[in-house]
Amino acid sequence: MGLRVTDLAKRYGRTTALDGMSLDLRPGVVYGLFGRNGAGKSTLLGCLGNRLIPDSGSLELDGEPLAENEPAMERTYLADERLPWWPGRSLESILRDCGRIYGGFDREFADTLAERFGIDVECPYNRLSLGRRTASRMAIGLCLPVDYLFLDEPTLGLDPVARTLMARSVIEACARRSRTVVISTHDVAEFAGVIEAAVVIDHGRRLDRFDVQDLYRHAAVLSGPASAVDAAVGRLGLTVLDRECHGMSANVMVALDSGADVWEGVPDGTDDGADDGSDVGCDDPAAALAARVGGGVHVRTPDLRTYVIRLIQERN
Ligand SMILES: Nc1ncnc2c1ncn2[C@@H]1O[C@H](COP(=O)(O)OP(=O)(O)OP(=O)(O)O)[C@@H](O)[C@H]1O
Repeated sequence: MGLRVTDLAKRYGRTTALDGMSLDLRPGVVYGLFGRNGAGKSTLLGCLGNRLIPDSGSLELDGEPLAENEPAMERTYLADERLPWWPGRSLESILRDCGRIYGGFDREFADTLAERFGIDVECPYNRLSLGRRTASRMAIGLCLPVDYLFLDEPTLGLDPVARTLMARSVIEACARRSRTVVISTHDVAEFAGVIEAAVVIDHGRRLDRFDVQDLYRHAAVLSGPASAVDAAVGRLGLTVLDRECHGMSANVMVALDSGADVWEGVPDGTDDGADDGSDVGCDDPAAALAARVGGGVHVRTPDLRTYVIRLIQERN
């Protein structure tokens, strides 16, 4: 079950936008799609949302091809910079049409969103401010009864308050109706509390994919006096992903899944003679690391934004 992307390729003339992209999207999960400008995010969403035809590769929804499959395509919707209605129309008239065309369109939530983002629903769409035009397009998507919703830059032109409200609105939309949402955004921090899995792409290829709740297994940040942090990193043979210095203090991001044995020597309370933490079902490498770094050094999980930036920089 889910949406399977296999070896997708898309070129525009001499530009390769997607270069063998493969990905599985699970039902009911909110994904963040991250990558630098030109990485291929909009092109990928365009293919998923049936707006673009890939040159090769396949898209399957619950095991059935998506291409030219009307019932499957109706289960997906792409909300991007394009309004698929005449732009002189008001949001009110578009919402009325949606209610008529799509059984299950959540008109009540649409009204809540219009009010939340200060949208005058009687005003022609093309006379709304940039942020309110974005909010209008996203609101339509969030209220449609689709199983796969793709949001391309949902905070384009939104003020800081509206950005926070947009993130909250995605959570509410999913609570009202379970669905898979893929959010392509550069606002990683704003959506950090919403996103359950991250997909990082670069040059039309997938760089990484991880569940946000597992981030603590991939990397940790050691903070404290620079000398103590560096000594701990050296002693434990950790791979440094990033290092920031502020005066005498340092924050060092280290990899936890690169083979470093963070368990060794961690008291695990068993009598089997081996102190390796894992015996007692302790599966938190950051906690294991915290037990080994020594005084004055704190261990925490990196925030999603810092980790994603680091991933992208590392591969460039
Ligand atoms: N219609 C088009 N014609 C020609 N080239 C295009 C077209 N659309 C996209 N491209 C190119 O394809 C590549 C991927 O573009 P895409 O818009 O998918 O990237 P993106 O990750 O969404 O970027 P951004 O974060 O800047 O929105 C870029 O090199 C872009 O210039």
